[in-house]
Amino acid sequence: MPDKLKVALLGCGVVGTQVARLLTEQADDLGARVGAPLDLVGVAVRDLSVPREGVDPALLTTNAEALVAGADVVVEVMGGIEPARSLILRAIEHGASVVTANKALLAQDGPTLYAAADAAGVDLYFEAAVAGAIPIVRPVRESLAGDTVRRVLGIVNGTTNYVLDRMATDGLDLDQAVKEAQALGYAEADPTADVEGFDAAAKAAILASLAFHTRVSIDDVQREGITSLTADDVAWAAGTGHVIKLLAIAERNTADDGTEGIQVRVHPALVPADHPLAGVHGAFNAVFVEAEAAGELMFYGRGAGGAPTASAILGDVVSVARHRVLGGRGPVESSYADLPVLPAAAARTRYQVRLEVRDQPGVLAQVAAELAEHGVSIEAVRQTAAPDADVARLLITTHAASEQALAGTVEAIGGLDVVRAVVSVLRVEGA
Ligand SMILES: NC(=O)C1=CN([C@@H]2O[C@H](COP(=O)(O)OP(=O)(O)OC[C@H]3O[C@@H](n4cnc5c(N)ncnc54)[C@H](O)[C@@H]3O)[C@@H](O)[C@H]2O)C=CC1
Ligand SMILES: N[C@@H](CC=O)C(=O)O
Ligand code: NA
Repeated sequence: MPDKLKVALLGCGVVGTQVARLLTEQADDLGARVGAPLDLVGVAVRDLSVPREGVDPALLTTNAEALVAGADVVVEVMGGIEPARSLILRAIEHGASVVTANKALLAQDGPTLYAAADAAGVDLYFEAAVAGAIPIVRPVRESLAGDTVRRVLGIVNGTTNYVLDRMATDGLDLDQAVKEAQALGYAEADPTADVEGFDAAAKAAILASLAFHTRVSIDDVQREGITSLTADDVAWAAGTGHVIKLLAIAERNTADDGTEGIQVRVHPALVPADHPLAGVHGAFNAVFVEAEAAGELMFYGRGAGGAPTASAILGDVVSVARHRVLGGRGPVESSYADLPVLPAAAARTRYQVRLEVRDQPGVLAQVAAELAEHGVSIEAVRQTAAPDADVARLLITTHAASEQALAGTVEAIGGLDVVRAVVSVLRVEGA
């Protein structure tokens, strides 16, 4: 049994500072849980002169390569692809177990990291990479390993949920709300990753890989962010009894030719105001999992922020450290099912389409004819007056239609002389 375990920390920003603080403050309890003391031996940073509250300056180093070579457990919270990937691989080569929060790296090159960890017989843990503090990686990877997951639906990006919530409840514009999310430590180093849906897409890829025992990379995820949403969209959503949420959806599906596969997508969607996901406010995250035997499960909590994310990391540190003390390893990559990723165009959803049309006889019939022509069935139509006397607003809700059929319909409707504008097209989920 080792007399102590050397822990190296790579990165000391929003998350790293909290990991260092908790490792120090909770040292006695953590050591007792692991069965050997955890010794924080160094913290790799880019700039030694930046003050870091609660972190002993003597631990700081700019030599990350040397640091990882002597550690038992390496915690990577610097983010980005390089040098994070090389440092993780070096750590593994030197026999260290790795805990990372780096969803971007896992979603781009997870299999390389898994293979290296497997070859070296060490652990690769990443609970913090999906939905921050919420235990979701472990439940999907371990607790549901005996079940068949059918669908995962969730709010997995705290920044965009915070932004949409502030837009809906306080009328803030997108830029203002993003600045607040940055100040609160929720946003990625480049918040474009959040608002354009890349961060949620990376998390969706990781969840889909675990849920469906299939390699899914970020390139397999159909992605749309929230930057084209307007205050008007948010207000309209409220007026129709919905809220707009950025959703990550991973599901088993069957293509038209009968191929069984999966679809993974991230996009804004209208969620009915009485749906549990509609009540997820601020930077909170929530993930629904539907499994054949378990039924519906919901996981809820803080998806971003320094201390919540550090909680998930420390949980992983205790797990991998215990393995080093007691022997054994955690789960390895499971990709045996190797399901095909089906084309996004085949995904079926309900839609709300908002139009501005000429207020004259026969307009509705022309619009309805285009929907019928493309095989898209109407669930409801609502007409309201617009400020211009000769203009009307139409809100069309469809039954579930394929993305391909809907796109064709919208293009045809937009080309009608009587249609002044297609104001917005939003999917409706969770109804
Ligand atoms: N902030 C959050 O709420 C969450 C963040 N994450 C992930 O955790 C990781 C860290 O995120 P944050 O702490 O928010 O980022 P951050 O930008 O606050 O901190 C990263 C730190 O790593 C340092 N760093 C970057 N490259 C370095 C290098 N080559 N050598 C030494 N230091 C280097 C940076 O100077 C910075 O201080 C990212 O992978 C992020 O996606 C995951 C869940 C939640
Ligand atoms: N930027 C991310 C942080 C956690 O993963 C978010 O906003 O959720
Ligand atoms: Na998590």
